[in-house]
Amino acid sequence: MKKRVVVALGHRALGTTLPEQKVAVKNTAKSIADLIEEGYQVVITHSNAPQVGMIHTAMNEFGKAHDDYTAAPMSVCSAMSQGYIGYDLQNGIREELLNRGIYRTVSTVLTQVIVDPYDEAFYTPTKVLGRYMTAEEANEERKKGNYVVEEPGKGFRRVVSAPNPVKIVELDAVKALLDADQVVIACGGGGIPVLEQDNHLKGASAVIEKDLTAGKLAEGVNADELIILTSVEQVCINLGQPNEEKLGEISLQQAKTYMEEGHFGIYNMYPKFRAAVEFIEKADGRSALITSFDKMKEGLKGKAGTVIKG
Ligand SMILES: Nc1ncnc2c1ncn2[C@@H]1O[C@H](COP(=O)(O)OP(=O)(O)O)[C@@H](O)[C@H]1O
Ligand SMILES: NC(=O)OP(=O)(O)O
Repeated sequence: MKKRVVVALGHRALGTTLPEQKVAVKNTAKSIADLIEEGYQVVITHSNAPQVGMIHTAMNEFGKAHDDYTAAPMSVCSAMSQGYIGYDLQNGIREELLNRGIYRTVSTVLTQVIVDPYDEAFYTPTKVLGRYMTAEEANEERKKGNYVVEEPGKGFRRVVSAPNPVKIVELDAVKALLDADQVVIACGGGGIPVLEQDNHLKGASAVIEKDLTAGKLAEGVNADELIILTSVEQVCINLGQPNEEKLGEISLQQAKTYMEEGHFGIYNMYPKFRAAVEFIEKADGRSALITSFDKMKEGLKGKAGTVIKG
């Protein structure tokens, strides 16, 4: 039976602007094609903060130029980011596979993720998005009921809630495609956040942390491994201190201890560890690899990256 992996792509694997994304995705596609060539079944998920911010600005600021303009909610912007990033990724991977003589359908599943309306995160927004604003513009945002944070010396930015992912709505579709040995891109940007009201789904004004959804996706498709491709080759303890130490292979228990000791950035590395730990502890034989995409191949052989073993 083929091994199943979920690969979570961070900012570096995607770039930020349209041209950057086109170039970055070509490189990323090589790593994904390596996995497929080595016989893995692959589900890909990805970041979206810069893209969803850009889309939100385009829809809600420049969109006003149209007479029939109406504001675009964050959930709609999130869906657009899945489509736009998925489009580039699926074509990049398709082309790389074709170059290697591999014929495989690659598709993007627009994926909704249910969040809890009473999630604490709705009271304290943390996910920073979009362009820098002046103090005047920031005040206008506040008047609309939106949250804004100041980045000293740079300006003000919108900040939205990042609730926990509870349930992946289209999980069965993702599993069906995987069972058919196809390559799937799903849960982009942590998934389109939705609230469940009876049988109805209603878009939520939030952006879910993509690493946490990646863990949930890995659990849902019963993956063997969760691979998180980020901007650093290895995770460190005592980051930036004289006793900084790069982590190679560690146990589940060690990972938990380091999390408790506070070694990881709360909005960047911590969610990756949390996703890995929660995924690994639910079944025997699972593992997680955190590394940069150029080191993934070596990482899978235990020669690079940070590996957490169950
Ligand atoms: N203990 C740590 N070891 C390594 N990197 C860390 C650690 N804590 C925080 N980081 C930061 O996490 C960043 C990667 O996370 P993030 O920026 O969210 O990337 P991505 O977009 O790839 O998910 C690194 O660039 C680094 O600055
Ligand atoms: N949705 C999400 O977590 O995006 P980033 O990784 O770009 O912050």
